[in-house]
Amino acid sequence: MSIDVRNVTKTFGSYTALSDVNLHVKDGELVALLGPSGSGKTTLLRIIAGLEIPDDNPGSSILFHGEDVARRQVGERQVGFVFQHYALFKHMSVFENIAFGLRVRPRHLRPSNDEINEKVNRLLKLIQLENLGKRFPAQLSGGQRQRVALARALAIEPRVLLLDEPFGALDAKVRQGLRNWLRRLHDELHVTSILVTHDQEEALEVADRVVVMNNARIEQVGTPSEVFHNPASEFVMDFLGNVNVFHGRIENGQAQLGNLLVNVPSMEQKPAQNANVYIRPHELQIELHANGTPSLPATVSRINPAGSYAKIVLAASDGRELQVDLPFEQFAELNLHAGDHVFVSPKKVRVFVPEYVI
Ligand SMILES: Nc1ncnc2c1ncn2[C@@H]1O[C@H](COP(=O)(O)OP(=O)(O)OP(=O)(O)O)[C@@H](O)[C@H]1O
Repeated sequence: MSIDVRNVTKTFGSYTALSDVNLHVKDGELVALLGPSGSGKTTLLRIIAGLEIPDDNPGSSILFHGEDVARRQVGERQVGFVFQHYALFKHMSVFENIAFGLRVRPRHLRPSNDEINEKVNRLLKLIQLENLGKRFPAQLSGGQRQRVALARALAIEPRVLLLDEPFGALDAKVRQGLRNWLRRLHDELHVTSILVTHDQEEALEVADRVVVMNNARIEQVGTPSEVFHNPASEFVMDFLGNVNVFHGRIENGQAQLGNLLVNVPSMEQKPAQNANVYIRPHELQIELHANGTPSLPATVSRINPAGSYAKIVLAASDGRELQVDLPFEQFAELNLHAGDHVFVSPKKVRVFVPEYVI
């Protein structure tokens, strides 16, 4: 089922938590709301759920499959929830926790006991906890509890699944496992899902599209690749991964990065102005000798080879700190050590000026 958020604003007293937000979520899509703390992600999710009411502005609406649900209560929206803090019933077994939403249905809508048994067993299998139905929540790990919370949300066959930092309280390894598992589950079930997270890696790995939020507004909506490789704003560039930032000037199609001039042909016709130049760590290259291409002299300060890339921290000759991620073959070839004098040059730059983005 598709979801449309149209011109939604939400104020709490004099504080604006959402400012004229518009969003379309396609049927069967998994969308991540990504942004720093306080950017409005949870408020937007709660408004979609019907747990929070948007300001009463003309033209403001929430549509499920084209139908305005503004006056529909939470219970009528057929929404499944999973929150960060597993809200499982402690005194109920895993099986009963999952069955709960079905057992509390009005008598004429309630499935028979046999149907409930069959459905819960199917869900237990889906979350790979077939043998743990009789356990109580206290006897499960954090990751297992979140899988039960997800099965419980799915039991009512929601039209929409809303997940608010569902893995936020778990350690990195478990998070990673559940993330992959959630993606596979989504590919199997195709329930339209919205996942709130402040973890950019999680959003980029799991979601079909990422909605980047900042200060009560949506900064950009796009596929993980679009938002990462073509950020629409400095905020998105900065929020999605590490960056080297140069506050400089752009003139005659050239950006000045410290002592280095870099060609930015698309800025040739633009008047001279101040600009911020962003370069991701993997977009800088290191040479042992100046080879004629424009480069910044720098000294290696630290090397961290523990990861899928070697992370090199350098001090440029003007004192600025630079971060470079190098593939291991290249790192081995350069045979770098702290204290080495090298030359750093950008393979790619992104220039942001007040009204212009390259
Ligand atoms: N009921 C409320 N009353 C007053 N202010 C609120 C209320 N709910 C949210 N806010 C404020 O609105 C802003 C957005 O909150 P929201 O929970 O949507 O942010 P978030 O992006 O989900 O952040 P986090 O990642 O920390 O949960 C915050 O500054 C918050 O303090």
